[in-house]
Amino acid sequence: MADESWRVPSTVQELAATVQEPPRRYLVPEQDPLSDQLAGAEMPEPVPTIDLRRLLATDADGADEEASKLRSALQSWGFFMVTGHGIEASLMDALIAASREFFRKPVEEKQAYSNLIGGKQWQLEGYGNDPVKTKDQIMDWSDRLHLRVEPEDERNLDRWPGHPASFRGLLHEYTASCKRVKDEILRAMARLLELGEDDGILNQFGDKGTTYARFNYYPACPRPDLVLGIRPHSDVCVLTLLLMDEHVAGLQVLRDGTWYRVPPVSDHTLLVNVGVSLEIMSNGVFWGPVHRVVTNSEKERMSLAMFYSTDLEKEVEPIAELLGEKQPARYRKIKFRDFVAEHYEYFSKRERVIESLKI
Ligand SMILES: O=C(O)CCC(=O)C(=O)O
Ligand SMILES: [Fe+2]
Repeated sequence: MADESWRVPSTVQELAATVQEPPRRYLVPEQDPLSDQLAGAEMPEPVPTIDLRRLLATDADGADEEASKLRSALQSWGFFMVTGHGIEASLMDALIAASREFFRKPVEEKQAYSNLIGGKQWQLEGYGNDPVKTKDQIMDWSDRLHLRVEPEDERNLDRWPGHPASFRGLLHEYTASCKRVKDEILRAMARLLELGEDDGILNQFGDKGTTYARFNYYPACPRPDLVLGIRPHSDVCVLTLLLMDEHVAGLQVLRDGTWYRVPPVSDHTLLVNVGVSLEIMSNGVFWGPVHRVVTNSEKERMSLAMFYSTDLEKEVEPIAELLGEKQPARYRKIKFRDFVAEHYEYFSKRERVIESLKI
């Protein structure tokens, strides 16, 4: 029988502990036009920072000022930082500590939560890597734990680590806190789009909007000049709330052909970025920035992304209210279930699915 072992890569954590040189399938292809600039450039200005408390304030001046900062952040970068979000710092610290503890457990223990059914069939949820579709597919230098946290009654708790014992309760609480922040941000964005109601974007999620928590773990890499932690991509969801490693940099954002380094932030600041579902809904007024993560040879890095997506059965399409004779739809509609499937096809080929939807 043909050797099919390439379909089931070992974890990057195991590789990092055993190899001097990353295996060839982890090396960024030479023909990749961006591979020569993995170092990235310094951002020309500080990352735009929005104070959520001010944005929601009843005093109109402060709120207007924050709203115009939000507009300019979305127009210039497609992402921004959020302070004043009200999520308990101790909750964030405890959840990150618990997930670090999970990633540091022996591989055999983590395999109980594997994203490979029966050891081979890939599913989105669980612990592991991306689907391996072809033998020559380039792989990313990261392991992850990907969990569906909403709707709450559709959680698969058997994928949620039972150790450390605090993990499940912390993730449950963090999910509730982030939901409030996401709702508030999407309402502010609906106002920027001048939709008739503040819930104009939230209404697009359908009956069963889905949230995934993705814990990314990037072991130190012996060849950061040749290997990416996550390849260039845009998030397929509506909105992402990202809690980055406080100390270790890695995230980069592409703008006008240049990769910019996003510096690590402390004080429990969250990074919010637009996903391509919202790019479609807003008919291109907002866009889902292309980003990637680079590796480093010294320190492991962790991040936690909360991805907010529509119901799988919902059609993602430009919001009707934004369209008119002078503003025709710029994207074709697509059922979110198909969008996700296509996203992974394009992602494995290092392409962006949204290009195929532009009219
Ligand atoms: O680790 C990061 O900073 C970004 C992670 C990311 O882009 C993702 O999970 O989609
Ligand atoms: Fe991302």
